[in-house]
Amino acid sequence: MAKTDYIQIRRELHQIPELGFQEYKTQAYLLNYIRSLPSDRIEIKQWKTGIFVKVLGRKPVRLIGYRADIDGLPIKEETGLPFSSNHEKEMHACGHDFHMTIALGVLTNIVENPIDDDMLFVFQPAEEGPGGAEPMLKSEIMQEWKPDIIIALHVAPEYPVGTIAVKPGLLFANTSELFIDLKGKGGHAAYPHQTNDMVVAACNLVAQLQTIVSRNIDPLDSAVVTIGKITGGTVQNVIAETARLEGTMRTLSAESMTKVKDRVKALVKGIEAGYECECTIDFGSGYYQVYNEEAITAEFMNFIRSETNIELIECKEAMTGEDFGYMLKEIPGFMFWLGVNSPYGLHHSKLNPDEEALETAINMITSYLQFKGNKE
Ligand SMILES: CC(=O)N[C@@H](CCC[C@H](N)C(=O)O)C(=O)O
Repeated sequence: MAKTDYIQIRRELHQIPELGFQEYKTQAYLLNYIRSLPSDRIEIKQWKTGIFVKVLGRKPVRLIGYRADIDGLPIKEETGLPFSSNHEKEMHACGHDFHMTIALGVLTNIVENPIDDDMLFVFQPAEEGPGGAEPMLKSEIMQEWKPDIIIALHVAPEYPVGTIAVKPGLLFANTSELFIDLKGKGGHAAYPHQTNDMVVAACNLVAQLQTIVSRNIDPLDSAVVTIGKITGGTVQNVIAETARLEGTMRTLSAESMTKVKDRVKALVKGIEAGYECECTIDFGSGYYQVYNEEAITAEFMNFIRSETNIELIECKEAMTGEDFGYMLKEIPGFMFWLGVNSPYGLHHSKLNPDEEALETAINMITSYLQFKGNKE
């Protein structure tokens, strides 16, 4: 695949971001491309809005997996790029357009120059939520085509093009979504004493939730409680009967997540008592931590140092979440950050990764697979 081709593919995918399990145009686009490859070496299976592609090796001993996530975010794009999203309310603001393009580039290279081992390319829906990795892993297809090793990448706006950041062991946090609905008694803005104001209750709860990290978690541990969305009320002179908080929680261990959830429940109980209202908590979907298998990751790091001109950064763990963690829980492998150099970070409406990173990634991953898949 020529450089101009994969830049074109990235831009076309960038224009059609779709939310989790609604990636119909994306799936059709990917299938159209994959079906244009020589078919004697590939088998394609669809799973919901995702795709599995098995590439037959020359003398396979193992099945090597490569996963790319395919969904976008509910963000209105503000990059001003000529190939901005065609969907007014959705954007590839987490780089999944890059992830898919890189997977297609590597897939093309491996079909054209097969390695010894078989390969499984996994185009996974719904990484941003509600989570496609776990059900995809449990699917009959992936139980039959279960890789012996699996790898994936995530774009990193904070690192320059030509760099990779990775570490053995814990890379990404445990996550849980958080939705809290508050119901009190609304009424006239001038008669607060006759109401239970859910805007005041919700604001108070947001402030109290901040104390979980500062007062309940060991300072030498780490956690995040973020409320990203707050809604409530109808108009400026009516006291709100309902309010809703939407957020996410992150921890470095499953035990800390249990503690954070217990504190959320306790604080919500306090709000119910204090404001004489009713609250419901929904912890939504949660992701298992991304834990890189030590030996395979160390070998990959040595490969990058000795066989490529890519700068290797040994990074710290991050509080991002990734449902790829479920795959790594059952299959040894690793995830790494790919430097894409954007002043705006992940989930920002102006995220604009540098397309030069596409070539870096496609070439590097192809070489690594040739090294790994022809080795034993
Ligand atoms: C890499 C990345 O940004 N992943 C997302 C995963 C979101 C999981 C879920 N919807 C949640 O918000 O907890 C992230 O926000 O870290």
